Amino acid sequence: MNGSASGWEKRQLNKYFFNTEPIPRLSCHDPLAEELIAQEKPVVLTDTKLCDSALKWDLDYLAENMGSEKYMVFVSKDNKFKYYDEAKIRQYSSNFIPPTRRVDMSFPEFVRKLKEWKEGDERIYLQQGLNNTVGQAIVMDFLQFNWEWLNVLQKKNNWGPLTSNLLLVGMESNITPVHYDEQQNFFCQLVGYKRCILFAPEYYDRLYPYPVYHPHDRQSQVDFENPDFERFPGMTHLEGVETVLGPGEVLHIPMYWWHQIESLPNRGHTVSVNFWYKGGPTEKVEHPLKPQQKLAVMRNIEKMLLEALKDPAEVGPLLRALVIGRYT
Ligand SMILES: O=C(O)C(=O)C[C@H](CCCc1ccccc1)C(=O)O
Ligand SMILES: [Zn+2]
Repeated sequence: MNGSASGWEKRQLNKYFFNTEPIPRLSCHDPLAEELIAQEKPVVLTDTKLCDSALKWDLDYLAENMGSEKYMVFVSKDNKFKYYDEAKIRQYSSNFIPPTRRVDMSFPEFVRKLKEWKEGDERIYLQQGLNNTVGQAIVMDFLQFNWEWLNVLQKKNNWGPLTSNLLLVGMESNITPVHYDEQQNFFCQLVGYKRCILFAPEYYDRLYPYPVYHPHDRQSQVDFENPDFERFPGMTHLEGVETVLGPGEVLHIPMYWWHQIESLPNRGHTVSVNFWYKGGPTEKVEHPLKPQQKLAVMRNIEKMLLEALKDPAEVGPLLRALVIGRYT
């Protein structure tokens, strides 16, 4: 399968209430590919050879070479792994119940749990930033990534530094619900197949992100499998783009673009590695502002208001007093 789901695979995908168009799939030598990246639009690059040295990162190889360190593994009672910021749990007054729990385990232990898993057991998802504790072989593979190509793009687009590479080892059917990140991302699929559904940043009024101070900051409040159209009416106009990413393929997820990532059902476990870059400095500000810039402004307003009011329960009433009957 070349990544774009053919007929029978399409039937396997979860059916959602919104329509999607395919994300363009281009060679990294096609000038249009760099053009889309410069325009901060998603694109699948099919031949970057970015992580070819890691295509052999199957479970046994990783268990053998990831050293004896403990890695961050999330455990879920269902197949959703919604990210939460542990630091914000303490500040956030209400009783927040984390939807997953974090367990640190060695790679061999993780692999054993994967192999022993049976229907009804809790699901697991290893999500660990690659650091210098990994084994020598992994370091060698990492050094052989196509850094030349990435460095050229980083410079051309005036991005900030590479901040991290997240290693992701998930079970089939695991879902990372729709959220956005504040970094540019090159997402490399190494083993297995992942459905990537993306929505443009301007859809923040259709995807209802949690408040900025909430542990689920940057995550959408909507549940695609159980949409509440009364509470979130903007969802009815949602339109996305998507692709099924296969081994060796790279998806550019531009900063602030919403994305939901699903390990395909019945296609085995998945291994991915991402490359997160800080966004570049905003050169001269032009008006009208880009959606990404408006989102950054809204985030700052929420932060300032919370700083001024201290009590999160006062932020909503003040914003309503500011807007209703005056800006509506
Ligand atoms: O690469 C990305 O941006 C993804 O969303 C990939 C996603 C896992 C991300 C987990 C996560 C989300 C937010 C903060 C820290 C960690 C997947 O592949 O399941
Ligand atoms: Zn993400």
